[in-house]
Amino acid sequence: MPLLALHDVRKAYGALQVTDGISLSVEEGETLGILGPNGAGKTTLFNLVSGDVRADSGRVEYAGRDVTALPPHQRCRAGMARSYQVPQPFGAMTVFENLVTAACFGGRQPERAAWETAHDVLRETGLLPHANRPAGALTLLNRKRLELARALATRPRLLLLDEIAGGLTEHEAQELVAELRRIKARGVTMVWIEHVVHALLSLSDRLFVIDFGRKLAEGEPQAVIADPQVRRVYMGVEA
Ligand SMILES: Nc1ncnc2c1ncn2[C@@H]1O[C@H](COP(=O)(O)OP(=O)(O)OP(=O)(O)O)[C@@H](O)[C@H]1O
Repeated sequence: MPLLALHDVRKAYGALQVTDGISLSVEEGETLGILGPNGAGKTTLFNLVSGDVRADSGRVEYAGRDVTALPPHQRCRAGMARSYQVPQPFGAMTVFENLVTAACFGGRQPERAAWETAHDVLRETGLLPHANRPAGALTLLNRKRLELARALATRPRLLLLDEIAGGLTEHEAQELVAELRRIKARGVTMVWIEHVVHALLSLSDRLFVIDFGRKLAEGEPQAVIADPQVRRVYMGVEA
């Protein structure tokens, strides 16, 4: 049984069909990379999985359960966590407080356990030196780390990452990938939207390409990247 399954999910904004019958599944422990041109509907797909947006039709299943009608906080408590493309920490709270909040409210941990989780996640993500700084004062790299750390503090089974490598230097992106690799090794299932293709390729077990809200291609990463249609649509390369 897949950990996550979407069945013919649709979402329109007015006349714009942003998600046009997407079906996909992700096995436990798998990393699925999502690629697609700007405006293809990738973030909307995440919103539909996390519950930030309700589908017009279709079904979202998580751990064998139909979660289509569940609100985001209940999906989070069931083990789904996500990062946002634009980091959304509580800017006036410290990094540590942000993580305790995520562990308590997203991960449903009692306060003492949440403190310990926050501490562990600070170490895992290299944020320990910044624990007592207001989140709003962090650099871009550390804001991205905090975005990941907040998701990790909920102790997720399924991690949804939205363009977490965007805007980072090559070295910073490599550090992030190394960290994601450690998370993957712990068995966490990941779905990762990313325009930094080489970062995505270094971690993904499978790629899923979206164009105009529909599946364009899916499969083994190198084969998908070599697909002439994908090269034309996504990379602007003439087949
Ligand atoms: N709340 C909304 N209301 C109206 N239109 C929306 C809304 N959210 C998204 N859209 C539109 O849906 C389309 C898909 O947006 P989405 O953010 O899902 O794309 P994306 O593939 O994540 O793009 P990018 O790579 O630029 O982040 C875009 O045309 C966008 O303007």
